[in-house]
Amino acid sequence: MSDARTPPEVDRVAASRRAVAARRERAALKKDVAMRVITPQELLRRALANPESPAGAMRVTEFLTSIPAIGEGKRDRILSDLEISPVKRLGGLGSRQRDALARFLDDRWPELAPRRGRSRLVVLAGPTAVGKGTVAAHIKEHHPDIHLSVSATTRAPRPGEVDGEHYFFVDDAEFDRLVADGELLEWATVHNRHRYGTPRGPIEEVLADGRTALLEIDLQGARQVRAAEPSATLVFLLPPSWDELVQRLVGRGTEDEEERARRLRTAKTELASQGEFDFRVVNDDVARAADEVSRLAH
Ligand SMILES: Nc1ncnc2c1ncn2[C@@H]1O[C@H](COP(=O)(O)OP(=O)(O)OP(=O)(O)O)[C@@H](O)[C@H]1O
Ligand SMILES: Nc1nc2c(ncn2[C@@H]2O[C@H](COP(=O)(O)O)[C@@H](O)[C@H]2O)c(=O)[nH]1
Repeated sequence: MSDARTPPEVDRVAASRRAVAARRERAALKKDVAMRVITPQELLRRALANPESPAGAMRVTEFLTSIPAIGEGKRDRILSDLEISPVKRLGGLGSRQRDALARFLDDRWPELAPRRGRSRLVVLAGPTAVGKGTVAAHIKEHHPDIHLSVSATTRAPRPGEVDGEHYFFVDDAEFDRLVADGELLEWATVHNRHRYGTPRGPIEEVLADGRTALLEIDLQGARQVRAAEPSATLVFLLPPSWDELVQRLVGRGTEDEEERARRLRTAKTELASQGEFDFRVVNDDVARAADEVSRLAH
């Protein structure tokens, strides 16, 4: 069937579809900032890195009102103070305006900035197979200043896992001893199966040195850390979709059908609890997600 529309009409329809798609992407980004999935600082960084991206195409007015606590009146005062025209898009800001906006965000909304006011204890949690281990390993490789905690576990090593590097593999009696002697900062029975816990000593040393400690642990452990250290930074890693999560679990090939089903049941509970976390990061790409987590950790 031939298209009866003239070329200018075809162009207009295509342009209008692109505009609708771009509007949707900008709306999703605004929601991410409002829901604290990403920080305004991160959105601004993305806009400046790529002015042609949906973040770059966002108007400064939309950007500011997506931040909880900024309404339209406050927004207009801020723009006037920073001498930024309301019609400007983030990607089109001049260097003076960019610096002024970045400084303003860090100075006036420190709670929105990743690090300040929080302890250097950072927890990375999320459902099974979302990629916590992969993202944590990427951070370990690229940010040697961040100490990645090595947990103790009663689970058997997988092929290729090294004792003392991936986990301290211990038997039930040794795990009981670690608990009884108070040597674990937190511990939990994960997926109703094996016990896992964070050795306390190394974490205390790292924090005493003023360095950052990253714990890749489950939801129960994250809650214990929050109770023990309310200023800890809790980051929840999200999959791009449920289907992708299942795909990653199956693709990893380290669990049998029964264990996969058990883990996916836990995953549903964990995903329902993501609102308890300070930040949520989508693991759509390992390097990008690791970069975002490490910025929250610094
Ligand atoms: N961004 C990504 N894109 C595609 N595949 C990924 C991504 N991140 C991780 N993976 C893959 O997903 C699988 C699960 O990753 P990983 O073992 O790191 O998950 P996990 O969250 O630590 O799981 P668990 O809690 O069950 O230990 C691995 O095969 C990994 O290579
Ligand atoms: N509460 C804790 N959970 C931990 C710890 N170390 C790892 N984990 C979590 O266990 C599951 C399963 O891990 P796997 O290596 O068997 O796939 C995963 O969610 C980890 O985050 C810990 O010290 N404490």
